[in-house]
Amino acid sequence: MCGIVGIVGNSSVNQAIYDGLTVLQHRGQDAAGIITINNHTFSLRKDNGLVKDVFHTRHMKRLQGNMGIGHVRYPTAGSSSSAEAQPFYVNSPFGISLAHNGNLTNAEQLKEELFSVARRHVNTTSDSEVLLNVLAHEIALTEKLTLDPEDIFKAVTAVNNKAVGGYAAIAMIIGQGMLAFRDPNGIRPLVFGKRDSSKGTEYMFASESVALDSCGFEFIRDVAPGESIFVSNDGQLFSQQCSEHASYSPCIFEFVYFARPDSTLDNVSVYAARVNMGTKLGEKVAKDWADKDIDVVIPIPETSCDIALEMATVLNIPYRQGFVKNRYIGRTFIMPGQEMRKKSVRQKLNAIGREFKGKNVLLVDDSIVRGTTSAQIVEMARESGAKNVYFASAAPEIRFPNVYGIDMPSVTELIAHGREVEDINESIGADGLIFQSLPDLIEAVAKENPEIKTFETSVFDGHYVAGDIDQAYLNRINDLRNDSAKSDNEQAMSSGLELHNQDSVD
Ligand SMILES: O=P(O)(O)OC[C@H]1O[C@H](OP(=O)(O)OP(=O)(O)O)[C@H](O)[C@@H]1O
Ligand SMILES: NC(=O)CC[C@H](N)C(=O)O
Ligand SMILES: [Mg+2]
Repeated sequence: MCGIVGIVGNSSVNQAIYDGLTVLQHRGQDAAGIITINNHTFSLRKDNGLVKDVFHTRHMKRLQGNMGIGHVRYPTAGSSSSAEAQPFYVNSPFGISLAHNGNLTNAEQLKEELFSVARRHVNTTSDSEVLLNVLAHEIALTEKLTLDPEDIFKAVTAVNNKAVGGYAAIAMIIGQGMLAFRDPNGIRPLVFGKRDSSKGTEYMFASESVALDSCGFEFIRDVAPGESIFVSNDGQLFSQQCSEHASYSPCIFEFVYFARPDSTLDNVSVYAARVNMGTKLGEKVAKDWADKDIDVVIPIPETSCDIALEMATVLNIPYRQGFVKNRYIGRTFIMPGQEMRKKSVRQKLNAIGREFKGKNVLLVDDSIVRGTTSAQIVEMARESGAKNVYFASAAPEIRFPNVYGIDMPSVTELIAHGREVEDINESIGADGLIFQSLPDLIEAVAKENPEIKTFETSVFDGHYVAGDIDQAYLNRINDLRNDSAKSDNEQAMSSGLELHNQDSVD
């Protein structure tokens, strides 16, 4: 999952973009980038690292201009080379840059078509560079020097007809303006808001509403699935539905894990959805585990805290923060490579012995994906003297790869793949394990916005809403992106492809 922001302002936007990216850091910890337009020229700074490490004062000073976009990256395609950090840039037509959250599932085919039909070269292995070139090609077909909103919308309609997968994107076109668009299923989130200044209205696009809050922008609404919004250079906003097949199927994992609880996505408060997950799971525990004498409910910080607190209320059992989280360690699930993820759990979480000693504890997490966290946490609870360690997951068993922007390409790395609850319980070493059912999870989220009839739930049920996924594709991404293949790729890439990122050299 990546985080994207874009601002069309009336004064310098560099600091607001930086601030917006900082509150979206939980969506991507690998790389960050900002590109601005000043006097018809792009200024770009992108590199591997956290926002606070990538942008120094000297970079911020160079990022001048009243319009800009930013990106924090969690790679799902290509490599983690800094050349694949975003935003991407193409010089023709006009000069276009783009930041993308999501994953295209037909990127290889589009890349071939771009070369054979448009003679466009894509220099990296990133699907986002492909998306930018498809957009650029469609805009070039207008053959005009000044674009009308209709030209932009026609180009986005063509992109929507060609690109398959999950994408929320923000692009800037020199001399024309900024556009934002979302795939026809609305898999990845995208919101926009406004701020009034003495010189007129300023607009901001972002992956999550929390970025608008922190930058002082007032939430307007979500970008609809298949919709495109264009803000012209002179600050006028236009919008149009650019897909005939648009329908809401947002990724349910945003609500389980990815998004911040203080965000509202697709009119669903992430916090409220998580509380509902806690209610449902609490009721299930009360029903199925009436025989278990649980003394205390303990969350596995940070994402599961709201869920666990609600479960404790439903069960009428004390809630205790039995693990302390090291605030300087990021999210472990989105770290690259299993070694790093494994090591980070112990660095990140430490048990408070007295909350475990001699007790029957119920540990609660939002999800169990590879089992990296749960296995170690159960061990820590035992080391701290727990009598019995029970485990509850607010998401159902994750058995299928994700292809729309979450880096879970390999079924064999998923702890629930080919295993039933008993076997998973044995793998994590707990005395009992319970999962939320998929209908209950869907109900927990849908309760907040009954207008959403379907969610993207492929990791739980193997149904891929954007279509076009067959076993051959899944085998290919497994071969390309399983942990050991990725580490081989990184080594091969480390010396190349720094073509358009000379700025990373101090
Ligand atoms: O089964 P696993 O492969 O370990 O993945 C699941 C765990 O990873 C996530 O936590 P993470 O540390 O990324 O972030 P958090 O602090 O927001 O909970 C998630 O909240 C689970 O705890
Ligand atoms: N997680 C994402 O949204 C990733 C975006 C894009 N596919 C990349 O790998 O850079
Ligand atoms: Mg967690």
